[in-house]
Amino acid sequence: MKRGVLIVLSGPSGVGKGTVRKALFEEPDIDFQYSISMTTRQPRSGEVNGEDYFFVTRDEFETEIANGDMLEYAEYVGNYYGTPKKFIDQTLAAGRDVLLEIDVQGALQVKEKMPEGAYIFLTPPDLAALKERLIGRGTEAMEVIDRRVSAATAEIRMMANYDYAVVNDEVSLAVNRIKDIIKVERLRVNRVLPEYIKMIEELEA
Ligand SMILES: Nc1ncnc2c1ncn2[C@@H]1O[C@H](COP(=O)(O)OP(=O)(O)OP(=O)(O)O)[C@@H](O)[C@H]1O
Ligand SMILES: Nc1nc2c(ncn2[C@@H]2O[C@H](COP(=O)(O)O)[C@@H](O)[C@H]2O)c(=O)[nH]1
Repeated sequence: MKRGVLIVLSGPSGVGKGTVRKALFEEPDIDFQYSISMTTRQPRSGEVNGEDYFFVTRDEFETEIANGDMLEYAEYVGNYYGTPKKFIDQTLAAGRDVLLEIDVQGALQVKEKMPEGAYIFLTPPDLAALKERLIGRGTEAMEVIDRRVSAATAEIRMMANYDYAVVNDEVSLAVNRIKDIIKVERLRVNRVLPEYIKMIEELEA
């Protein structure tokens, strides 16, 4: 069976990853899965355990790390965030595409392990927009916003490690750009060829 495509959506805090991802999954023709991350951060108002994140304690997260159950993890502004490995392995093996929405540290770890994925860096129209969006979201104290904005400059330099840059000027445009990328990624020769090689081998057997 053809393996699913791993799609990694990443970029600095406040660029709009969550907003764009949610809009993407509201589209009628979306046929891929979302990988729910695990975090030690406290839930924000309205966030649901098992939908937005799996919210766990530091001890629980460290046990997952020790057991080798995380595909990647990062400590970001005082909290752990990570991707449970089992869901990714099972979904891709079942031939289903899966999208991860993770920070830059995590995306680079995944790329080391799974370079065949599609790595998308979501960019702000300009740097001022990042801070404005974080302030506008109203979920973090100004001290945390400043730490996230200062992390963003180093993160933007890491864009060179990605395959695609998508500007999030307007959510619907960013969603369409990502849908286009996914369509193209599904057609890459390295995803299609193994199936044909298998058919040829079966014929020749
Ligand atoms: N294209 C856009 N134009 C204007 N505002 C936007 C746009 N996209 C997202 N926003 C707003 O920016 C804020 C940050 O968005 P969001 O929470 O999706 O960012 P994020 O990258 O997921 O952040 P984090 O990494 O911290 O979780 C939100 O208030 C959101 O409504
Ligand atoms: N390395 C990982 N980063 C993740 C994961 N899930 C989310 N994130 C990123 O963390 C920051 C902060 O998120 P917030 O919800 O507290 O605003 C943001 O950049 C997320 O994209 C993950 O599994 N691994």
